[in-house]
Amino acid sequence: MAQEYQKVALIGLGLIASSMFWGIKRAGLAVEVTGYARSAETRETAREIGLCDRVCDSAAEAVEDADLVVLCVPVGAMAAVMEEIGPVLKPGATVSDVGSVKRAVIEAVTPHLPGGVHFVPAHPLAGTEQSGPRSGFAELFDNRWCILVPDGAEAEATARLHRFWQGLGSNTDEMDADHHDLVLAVTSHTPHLIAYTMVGVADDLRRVTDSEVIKYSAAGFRDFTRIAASDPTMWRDVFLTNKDATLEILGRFTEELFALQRAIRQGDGDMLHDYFTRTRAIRRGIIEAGQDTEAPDFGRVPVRKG
Ligand SMILES: NC(=O)c1ccc[n+]([C@@H]2O[C@H](COP(=O)([O-])OP(=O)(O)OC[C@H]3O[C@@H](n4cnc5c(N)ncnc54)[C@H](O)[C@@H]3O)[C@@H](O)[C@H]2O)c1
Ligand SMILES: O=C(O)C(=O)C[C@]1(C(=O)O)C=C[C@@H](O)C=C1
Repeated sequence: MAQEYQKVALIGLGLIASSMFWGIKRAGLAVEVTGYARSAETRETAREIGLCDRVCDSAAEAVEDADLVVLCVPVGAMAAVMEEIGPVLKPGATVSDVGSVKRAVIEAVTPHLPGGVHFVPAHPLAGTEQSGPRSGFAELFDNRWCILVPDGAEAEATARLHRFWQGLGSNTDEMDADHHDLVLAVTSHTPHLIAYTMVGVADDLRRVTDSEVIKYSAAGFRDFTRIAASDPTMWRDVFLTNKDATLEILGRFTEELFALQRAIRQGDGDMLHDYFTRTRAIRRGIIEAGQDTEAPDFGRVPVRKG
């Protein structure tokens, strides 16, 4: 795999940055990777586990001479980091980020971007509920999508970042920032909010049913609790910065929920059956189109009789 950049700097050493570091090392994508995190404890942990070739005590020191700087901090922290590193970025360098929301990151970063530095926002569609420097692993991005949002960036800088993410194992694509934020509101942000709510409801109930709700939770609910364990700072920032799109999708969601609620109250079995038939067809369509690479192919499993 070609080295697209000599020196890469990762700012914020959590799940995504640590996965990027191990992935960069696995594929030999850079000569040196420097890192910086705000908390001294995180920097100490990073040094202890060999995360980054050099862990620096300031963001400015980490980005010195870097060809690629990736902002891996919560969306709400991007502006402050950029303000600090803007003046010391190398001319010709590329700044990118991994934030879950794109329009807000563009608005936060652009005012602090010096002339001659490229900015190519990106979002790897891969993650877990874990966070922090110990949570990363090289395979996180394998066969997942990474969406680039060039927003007018130079073609060569964008093409290099595509190759870099492909080197980390991802498939890459491009989107406009507002479209990205709407799509992610549907596929990631609103589902997270629903999981948070459902787990909150169950926790309230738990006090009534003396722990049965959590103890006997079935697979679907367990998945909700996994998602609801995600980092509170990251998700607070997602909802504060993708406000319009998530409110739009939540509005539609609550309308549908009320319609289903009414059907249950009125005993309208036809409505419920039609609705669930439609949603099942959607899931089957996704699998038939080969778009869910992680779905088990039950169709091919021979059924054993007797
Ligand atoms: N976790 C996911 O599933 C996922 C997936 C894709 C993208 N993202 C995005 O990636 C980014 C990082 O998420 P993560 O899951 O790696 O989070 P994380 O909590 O594991 O790590 C964030 C790191 O940023 C550091 N940090 C916070 N504020 C900082 C500041 N002002 N200056 C320097 N460092 C600071 C924290 O100390 C921590 O080391 C977020 O913008 C998030 O939206 C997350
Ligand atoms: O698998 C998970 O834990 C995730 O929630 C990852 C997930 C997602 O919604 O798919 C979460 C936020 C990101 O911005 C990208 C990926």
